[in-house]
Order: sequence, then structure tokens, then C-alpha cells
Amino acid sequence: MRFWPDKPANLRLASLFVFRLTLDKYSAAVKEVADGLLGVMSKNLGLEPGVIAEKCVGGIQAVRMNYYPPCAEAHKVVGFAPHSDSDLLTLVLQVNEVQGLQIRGRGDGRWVPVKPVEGALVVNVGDIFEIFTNGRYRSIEHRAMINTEKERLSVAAFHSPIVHATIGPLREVMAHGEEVLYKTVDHETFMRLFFSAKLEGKSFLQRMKLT
Ligand SMILES: O=C(O)CCC(=O)C(=O)O
Ligand SMILES: [Fe+2]
Repeated sequence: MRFWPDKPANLRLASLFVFRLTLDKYSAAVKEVADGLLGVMSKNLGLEPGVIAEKCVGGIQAVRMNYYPPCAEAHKVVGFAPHSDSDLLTLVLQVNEVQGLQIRGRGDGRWVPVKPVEGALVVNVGDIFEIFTNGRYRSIEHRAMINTEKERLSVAAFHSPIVHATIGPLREVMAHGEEVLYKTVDHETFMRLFFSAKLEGKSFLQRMKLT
């Protein structure tokens, strides 16, 4: 069979094929970075490097591509409402280096812009990381704002444990007699609860707290 790349339908097919290959390559590369970071963070908690990363072997990886069109009245709109990601670790690429991502400062709760740096990924700690570590690492509340003149693009890669994992403070992390701060549920229940909750800051995680 001959392939005519100049035919519109074939061109579309070829583009889809290239897109798929590129996305597969990107996902694999970014997963490697996430696993490496999970190893370093485990060590930082005094654990064996594989303790958290091994829960992601065969785990869930999802990629979201965000497109924010420009808006003349940008101050009246929010691109992405304040939230924390529900996963372990999110790696965000601010594709066209247009400023928009903001994180909520811990002290005064003010919004702090995250300047795009060419070729750099932003790493967001997610809710499952906070739960796993019984609050030693806190998930970060963030939002995305709109630019008045320029469109903005970001690619967020989410990394979660396997679907059969249990979501709760890890035994390996807890000190003897330490107070357990979060509920323990199976991953499926956790996801069902998350997707049925409103995207509203860290309110979902609040409901996972025991006290
Ligand atoms: O657009 C951004 O920089 C952030 C996107 C984001 O927070 C998300 O997709 O969960
Ligand atoms: Fe997010």
C-alpha cells in the first residue's frame, strides 16, 4: 500500500503517530525523573531509596496538557482554580515559558509566581505524598493565571501508586508512638473520593485528616 503524506487524511494520521511516539518518549523520560526524585526524597526521610518509588512500579501515570488562551480582562478570570494535586509527585513543564503558575506561600498564604525557566520542570508534591509521610512533606496548593496577551501552555505529568495500593501513612515512615494524622483507604476509594470532590484548595486532603 502506498502512503501519500500530502493527502490531508494521511497527514493527520502521520501527525497523530508522531504525537503518540513523542508523548510515549516524554512520559517514559519524565517517569524516570519522578522515580529518581522519589528515591532522593525517601532517603531524605531516612528510608531505603526504593520504599516510595516501588509503590509506583506499574503505577498510574497521567499527562494533562493545559491550554490557557489570552484574555484582555485576565484579572477577572482564573485559568486553573486553586488546588493541590492528588498524586505523589507532579512534574510540570511550562511549555512556552509564559508566566502563569502560582503557589500558595506557607507563611502568609500569599500567591507566589513560579517563573518559567527554560528546560526546567516544576515539581509539585501531591496529596498522596503528604499522606504517605504523615505530613512530613506537604502537598503544595497552586493555581494558574491567564495572560492578557499571550497564550500559555503547560504539560503536567502525574505519578501515583499502583491502583491496588493502600493510601495511608506508611509504616516505614512513622516513628514509634507517632500520632496517625490521615485515614487509610484503598487507592480506588481515594480516587473516587477525589474525583467527586470540588476542586477547592486543599479541602479534599482536609477530609482525609483524622483530626
Ligand atoms: O498550568 C500550570 O502551570 C499548572 C497546571 C496544573 O496545576 C495541573 O494540571 O494540575
Ligand atoms: Fe495541579
